[in-house]
Amino acid sequence: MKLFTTQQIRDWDIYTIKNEPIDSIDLMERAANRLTDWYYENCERYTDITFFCGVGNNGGDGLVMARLLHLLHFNVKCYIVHFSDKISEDFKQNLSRLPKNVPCYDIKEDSDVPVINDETVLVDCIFGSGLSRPPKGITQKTIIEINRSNNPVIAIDIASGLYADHYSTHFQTIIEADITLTLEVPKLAMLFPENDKNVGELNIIPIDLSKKFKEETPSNYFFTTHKNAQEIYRPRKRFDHKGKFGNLLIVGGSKGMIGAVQLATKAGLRAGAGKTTALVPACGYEIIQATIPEAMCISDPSRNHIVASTLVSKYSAIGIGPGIGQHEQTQKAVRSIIEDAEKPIVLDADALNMLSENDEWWSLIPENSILTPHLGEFERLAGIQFINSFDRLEAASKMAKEHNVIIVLKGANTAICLPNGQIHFNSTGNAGLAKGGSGDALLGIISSLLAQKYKPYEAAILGVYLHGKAGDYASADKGFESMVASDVIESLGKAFFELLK
Ligand SMILES: NC(=O)C1=CN([C@@H]2O[C@H](COP(=O)(O)OP(=O)(O)OC[C@H]3O[C@@H](n4cnc5c(N)ncnc54)[C@H](O)[C@@H]3O)[C@@H](O)[C@H]2O)[C@@H](O)CC1
Ligand SMILES: [K+]
Repeated sequence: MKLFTTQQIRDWDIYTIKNEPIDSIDLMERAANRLTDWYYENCERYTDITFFCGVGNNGGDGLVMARLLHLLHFNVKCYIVHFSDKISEDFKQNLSRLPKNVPCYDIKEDSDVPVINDETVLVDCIFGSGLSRPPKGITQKTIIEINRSNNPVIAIDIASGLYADHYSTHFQTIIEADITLTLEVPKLAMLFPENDKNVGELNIIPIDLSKKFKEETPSNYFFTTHKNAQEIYRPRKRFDHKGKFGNLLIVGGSKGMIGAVQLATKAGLRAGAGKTTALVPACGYEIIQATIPEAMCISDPSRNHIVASTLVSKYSAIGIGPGIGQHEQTQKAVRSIIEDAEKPIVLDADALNMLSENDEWWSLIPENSILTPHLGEFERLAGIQFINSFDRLEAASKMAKEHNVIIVLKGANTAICLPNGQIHFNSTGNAGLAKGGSGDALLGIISSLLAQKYKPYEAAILGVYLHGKAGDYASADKGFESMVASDVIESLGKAFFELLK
């Protein structure tokens, strides 16, 4: 799914109105109908609803919802936040359509801001994508009061006060929503961790804006949906044989860290590689052989850390880094594997930390290789600590372009930065994945897909999607706290199976 800036969304809106054609008031009615349907399906038992409407079109959406929910016998009331004398035409029309028996109060001065102490759902439709400066005066006071109350808050399109396309610093004056119902596509700011408390649970409400505009308007931002993952996925055919699915090598492990390479190897197998081999220090040899009978194992001459490289040309993909440590001799071995590699490889964990300390390695990395740093590893690679996610993402994208590699910036909504400037945000996964071993599983999955001849960008996007989806199954089964990386790997089958639906 392509993501757009607020300016592009405004143009999309205008294009739809002109070309569908549809009147803007009817488009608002359509949007509010979809929002109301969502509320009815998901929150039917919450019968008391208070709307806080601004005087722009976001407020207009709120007024239509209030009317529709009133007709469905919900107990509705509205507050109108008069932040400006410039009132949108569609807002005016919908205010006149609001049934007279819906209580409606104006907020024009500080004393009009209500103290919220009744049990009611609060619907925030003060500002939408039209926000141009931090809220002040009565709007600020209303937002602070909504946040102070412990009532459930649903934000329409975007939490009021939150900038959609750039970093917000006025933290005190942004709605802290429990749920965001965003129209048509997520907005960039919703995908960043610092805005999590403002966004809450994100739901996308399609309102059928023009398909043609979507296809023809360029964007570098994408959100990987189930359908996108299905488009990449290639189901196996009946006569396929193991030779077709590649020969994967996982390089990792050191004394005390054999579990990491074990997880990556298991994940490589579960993600479908035809043959999977682990290269580990001698202390890991028996562990791998005894615990993963399906994998082959090469023992390094050294007992506790890897010191020798191997003949890399016979492998269709190589994943390097899980539990590998940073011993000087290991660095030499890793350097020589990277140097010998002719096809894209996957680098994680200490392999990335070694890269941060050896700038000259960049030129050795085969183009379109995949780097999977978490935020700390990325900051070490970039040599900078970032204050906000926008800057960090921009730096990751720049790095991907500059070095012709794919950067998988791990976190909630993992961002996959491609050398062509595209950034693909993942839509699956949960906080249960924030645990040791999770990254090892991801390295195994991505390398395995690469071994199966998925293009590097496909392996990265699909791998991250599957890893998150498997994590969702694992959390449903074991809970966020209790799930471990092995559960994620065990659940991979369900994630693949789902792609067939
Ligand atoms: N994009 C779409 O296709 C559709 C959008 N709709 C709704 O329309 C919304 C956008 O409507 P608008 O463009 O009217 O934007 P808003 O409803 O966000 O209102 C913006 C107004 O507030 C003013 N303003 C901005 N920041 C301010 C501040 N801090 N203090 C005081 N005034 C401020 C602006 O000058 C503008 O007049 C969307 O978020 C969505 O809810 C829907 O009605 C239907 C379709
Ligand atoms: K809003």
